[in-house]
Amino acid sequence: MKFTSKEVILFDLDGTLIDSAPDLSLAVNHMLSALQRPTFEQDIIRSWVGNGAEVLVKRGLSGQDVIDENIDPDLVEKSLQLFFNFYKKNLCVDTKLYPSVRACLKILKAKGYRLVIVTNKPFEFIEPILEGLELTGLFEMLLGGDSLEKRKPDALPLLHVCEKLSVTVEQCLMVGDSKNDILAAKAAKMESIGLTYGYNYGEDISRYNPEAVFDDFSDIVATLS
Ligand SMILES: O=C(O)COP(=O)(O)O
Ligand SMILES: [Mg+2]
Repeated sequence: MKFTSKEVILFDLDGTLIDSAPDLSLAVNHMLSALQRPTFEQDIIRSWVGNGAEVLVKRGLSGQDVIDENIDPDLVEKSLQLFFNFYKKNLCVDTKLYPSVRACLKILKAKGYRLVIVTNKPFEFIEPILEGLELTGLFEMLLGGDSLEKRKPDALPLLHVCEKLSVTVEQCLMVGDSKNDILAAKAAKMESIGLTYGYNYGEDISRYNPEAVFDDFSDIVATLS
């Protein structure tokens, strides 16, 4: 599989470039402990990541991926504060880049591709994480889950990138680990690559039919050269 005439590559962040589940889990468990609620194993919390911080916090409070719709809004507000305050001070404690990510991003940039991040993570966390993992200066644009009115799996953030960077959907490629990335790409009529090593609620990413599925981040370079 070769992708031709691509100019812009849109990368998801959590589960695609970085394994952030350890620090997200620390923050969720810190919040739950402060509220004197049961904490959870990292593997369980990992399967709750993908729809942004508020959904993650609500899943933590619900103790499962299906959110309890009766949670008190004041409790959600307090929990979000606890989560945010802890997470923003502990963004890169155990968070790591996946293998070959930094080197491959540099190769792609050197080849002339324009690189963008489209994550569901709150915007304020993106730059500090990029700084912490030495990924600054590589990306032309960053979009968080709270940057626009809608987030992935909606097409809006992807179409916004096309508009801002004056490129067509056909000139763009979405790369992600989650069904939210692939569904957003399909909704935008953009081609996509699914990565198997990230977080997809325990589901096989192939089920969502991205144009290519890779086990390794470095496979992206070969498919674009
Ligand atoms: O923070 C999340 O829930 C997921 O973030 P992602 O879109 O970068 O995977
Ligand atoms: Mg992801």
